Amino acid sequence: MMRKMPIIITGGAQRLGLACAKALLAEGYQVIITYRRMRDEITQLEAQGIACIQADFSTAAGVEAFISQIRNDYSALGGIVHNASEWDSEEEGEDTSLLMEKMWQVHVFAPYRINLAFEALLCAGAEHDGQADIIHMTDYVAEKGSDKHIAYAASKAGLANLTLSFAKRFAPRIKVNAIAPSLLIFNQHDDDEYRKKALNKSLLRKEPGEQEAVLAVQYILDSHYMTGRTLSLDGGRHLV
Ligand SMILES: NC(=O)C1=CN([C@@H]2O[C@H](COP(=O)(O)OP(=O)(O)OC[C@H]3O[C@@H](n4cnc5c(N)ncnc54)[C@H](OP(=O)(O)O)[C@@H]3O)[C@@H](O)[C@H]2O)C=CC1
Ligand SMILES: Nc1nc2c(c(=O)[nH]1)N=C([C@H](O)[C@@H](O)CO)CN2
Repeated sequence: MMRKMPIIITGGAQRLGLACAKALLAEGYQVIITYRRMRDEITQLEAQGIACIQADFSTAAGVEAFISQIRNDYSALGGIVHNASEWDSEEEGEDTSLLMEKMWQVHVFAPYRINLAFEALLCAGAEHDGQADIIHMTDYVAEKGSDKHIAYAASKAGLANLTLSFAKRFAPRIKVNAIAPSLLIFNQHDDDEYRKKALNKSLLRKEPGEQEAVLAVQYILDSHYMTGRTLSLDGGRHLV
């Protein structure tokens, strides 16, 4: 059965989130994305039929403003993909007294508050479509830790734990799952030395691209019997 209720993808104006937004739109979903920084592509996405909402989850006020706007504009939701994220490192001279709070804010506080606030909208969507979905974009390092992205990894572990709690709280009408990628796509600034080192961290030694995340989101949305679980997209990194 085609899902008719709108799907929100946070941080959907670039890279994995944008690829997922375009794929779901092509499948016939109503798609809403959030973006933090305005860019020319936003106009193009709106012309294609993707609703674009400006939202900055770095403050509680920003999260509440987003919640209010969705509640005002929509009476039901088919799902939300918590994709918005910053991959900050202790190596970049960041003020580590602020880094953990910054990572926790975007990766844990925002999904936590938004999930609780949108329960009724998601249940209304489930009444219409038969089910509704919450998907948390976590990370391989949530399980393994990271010596260069300590606060980031801890916050992704917090997000992974939210998957378990919300799966229990929202069943049976709302499924709650996570996707834990390792390397899917490099950043433009990644140099050859970094790329070679990163590729050698997995058994399959490849940069699979955005489509790997698209397939995982599509599987979860099409599934009728998975909740509280994580799809690991890591090329066998756990066996290296
Ligand atoms: N790329 C990869 O290989 C991997 C990705 N992941 C996870 O997958 C997801 C997507 O990854 P990727 O596409 O690389 O993500 P990006 O690093 O491209 O970030 C996605 C978006 O998040 C938005 N964002 C960041 N901070 C905030 C904030 N405080 N409030 C609102 N929006 C914010 C940004 O918006 P704007 O640009 O408008 O500022 C950005 O466009 C992330 O959760 C990431 O942690 C995990 C492992 C590997
Ligand atoms: N928000 C982001 N999170 C992560 C990114 C990214 O670009 N943005 N990239 C990675 C790496 O690909 C890592 O998995 C392999 O080096 C991790 N998280």
